[in-house]
Formats: sequence, structure tokens, C-alpha cells
Amino acid sequence: MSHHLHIHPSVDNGVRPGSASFEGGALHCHCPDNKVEVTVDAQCAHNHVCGCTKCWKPEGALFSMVAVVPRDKLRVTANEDKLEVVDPSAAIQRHACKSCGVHMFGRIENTGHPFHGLDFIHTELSNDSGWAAPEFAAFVSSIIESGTNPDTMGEVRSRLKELGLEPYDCLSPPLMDAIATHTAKAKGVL
Ligand SMILES: N[C@@H](CCC(=O)N[C@@H](CS)C(=O)NCC(=O)O)C(=O)O
Ligand SMILES: [Zn+2]
Ligand SMILES: [Zn+2]
Repeated sequence: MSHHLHIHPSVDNGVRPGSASFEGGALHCHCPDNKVEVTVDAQCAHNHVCGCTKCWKPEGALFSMVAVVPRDKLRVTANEDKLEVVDPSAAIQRHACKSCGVHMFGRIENTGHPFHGLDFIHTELSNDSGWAAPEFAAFVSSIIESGTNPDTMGEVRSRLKELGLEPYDCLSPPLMDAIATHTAKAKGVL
């Protein structure tokens, strides 16, 4: 048992399933007032925990938790002026609150990108319950880049498996296949 590991607050006590009838909700940043609000009119897909250094993680967590929604189902509904893009050169433009640092959504503007049309969200920012649960763990080895001792990686991967979050060092096989299929079609070999 490796319950001392803080994978992410939304999974540390077990992964709770989402609701099949859920149709979206509101996300709020961590500011005490004048919160940035993002409204999503859709259930999320491909929810997962991500170990990369670029995704926003809550304090003390080894992983972020991130899912996608169609970009036309997402709008900023309060305090949009507090948002700024963290790294304009990144494929995913992460719109963060300038005051509290929380990433409210990530958007891909490159129309040739395999995931163009999808926005990335952190469903833990919502008080609404029913969001689809995380299904796997992505970019697991990348937590070393944030300072995790490489010697603990066996324990981290065991804990992820125990939680039902299969660990991958990139994305899951279905998503890697989707990316490769997009690339093959763009090249004309498929
Ligand atoms: N090892 C790198 C991996 C970064 C990475 O490739 N992140 C993935 C998962 S979020 C990605 O798709 N990044 C695109 C982006 O950040 O724009 C890190 O931890 O910084
Ligand atoms: Zn904020
Ligand atoms: Zn990430």
C-alpha cells in the first residue's frame, strides 16, 4: 500500500465514476472573490491524470487531472479579463488566472493539430458532480522533471494501478493511435 503518495486529491480516496446523464457544469478558479468562471455545456471525455510539468496541478499533488470537451461547448462566463496564456509557444494554450494561477482551460489554435477542436479542462474546479472519471495516467515518467525521486517510480506506478489508472509514459494507446492516424492521413499514407 502506498497511500502516502498524493497522486491527486480527486483520486487519492478512490476513483468515483461519473454520471451517464451529466451534461456539464461550471468551473471556478481559486480566487476568494471575482472568480474566473468557465461554463461547459457537455460531459468531458478522456479524463486522465497527467504527470507532465506543463499541466496545472493542485498544491502537493504529483499529477494534474485533465479531460477534454468540444471547444464550442466552452465559454468564459465571468472575469475573463483575469485570464492570460501561460506559454503562447505551447501547442496547448493554457489560459490561467493571473491572480491565483489556476489554469481554467487549454485550447489548441493550430488547426492541423490532432486534437484541434478540443479544449482541456480540470473538472476538479467544478462543484458539479457527475463529470466522467479519470481512466488512465499519462506522462508518468515526467513527474521526475518536477523533482520526484526516480527511485519511487515503482511505487507510484503500483499505486496508479491499484487505483485503476493504468500508467503510460505518453498518452494511452487509443489516443496515441488517434494521433498517429491523424498524422498518417495528413501525409497521405492512410
Ligand atoms: N516531459 C514533458 C512532457 C510535456 C508534454 O508533452 N505534455 C503533453 C501532455 S499535456 C502535451 O501534450 N503537451 C503539449 C503542450 O503542453 O502544449 C514535461 O513534463 O514537460
Ligand atoms: Zn483566480
Ligand atoms: Zn500534461
